[in-house]
Amino acid sequence: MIEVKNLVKKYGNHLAIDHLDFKIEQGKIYGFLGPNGAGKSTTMNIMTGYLGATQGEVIINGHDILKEPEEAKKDIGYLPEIPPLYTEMTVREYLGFAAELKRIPKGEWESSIEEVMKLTKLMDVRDRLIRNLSKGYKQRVGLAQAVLGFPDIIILDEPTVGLDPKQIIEIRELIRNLAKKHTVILSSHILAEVREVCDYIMIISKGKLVASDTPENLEHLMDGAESVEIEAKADASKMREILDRIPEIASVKTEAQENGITAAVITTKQHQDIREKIFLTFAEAKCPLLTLKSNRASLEEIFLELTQGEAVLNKDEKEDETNAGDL
Ligand SMILES: Nc1ncnc2c1ncn2[C@@H]1O[C@H](COP(=O)(O)OP(=O)(O)OP(=O)(O)O)[C@@H](O)[C@H]1O
Repeated sequence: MIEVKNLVKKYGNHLAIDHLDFKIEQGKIYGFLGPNGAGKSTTMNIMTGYLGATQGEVIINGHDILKEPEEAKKDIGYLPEIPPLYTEMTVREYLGFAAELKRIPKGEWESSIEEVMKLTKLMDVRDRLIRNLSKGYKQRVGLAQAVLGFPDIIILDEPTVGLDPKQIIEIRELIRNLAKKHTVILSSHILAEVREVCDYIMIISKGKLVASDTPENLEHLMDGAESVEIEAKADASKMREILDRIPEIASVKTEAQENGITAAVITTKQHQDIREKIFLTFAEAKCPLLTLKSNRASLEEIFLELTQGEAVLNKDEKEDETNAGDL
């Protein structure tokens, strides 16, 4: 389990991580989602002990990453945004070097390295110099190094960046397989990727955690996120009179159409699917319902709303900070 408590990172005056708090439970795939510059890499670098925090704590399986780095780091495999590959080594040599750094017992090197090379489909290039590999293969070498020794927690910073679509599918498949036995944390600025692969999404914006939940729950997150559009053969007042019989409705906006038809956008109270009720109420009132469709806010809309909202908020906060600094 990972606990991140009150984490703050400042680069000079720039607040890159702004009091982050979260817990990561065993055996799931977590996604850090956020626009460029949100603080994903900084958070991962601190969690893996590559970077010190200005304030706060990271506890990995009971060990503080700063106070007991050796203990904490042995449970983590990390693929940084730019993997530190030794390009003059062959793939096999580099993984041998990584096995030594990870203190994998020498007798297990051969089998461990072969296992990760098979998993990341590197067997064919094992004797090639890393500098001669394509970007996709280099990424796989970084991934193989992260997975080597099969640590409890595997942290991957933008694991599919720069890969072609086929490689992306393969890496996602690999991540799903890893998650059968490991906790995987990955970062991405691509919503579709996080939604497809992760069990749990943490949306980061301007160094703050602005939402964290399962993809399904995030889609239910916002108040009034569900709306229903209808058209019926009735005037606006008749339509309102019928809709008044449904207590789950929060608001109604009507618009007259041609031929005695009125359209309405109905906002429901949170998490309620009232389409069936609408249908039956109009049927009871003997009023023909011509269209009935539900509009749920997509995860894209939620992501944009959360990250843009935060960006505005932070701009104001930053101005406050600057002013305070000037005093
Ligand atoms: N070494 C550094 N010195 C100064 N500022 C930095 C440094 N590293 C990151 N930053 C700033 O901190 C903020 C967070 O950066 P970070 O790289 O963690 O974001 P990110 O979410 O990983 O974005 P990306 O996907 O673009 O890598 C950004 O505003 C960035 O410019």
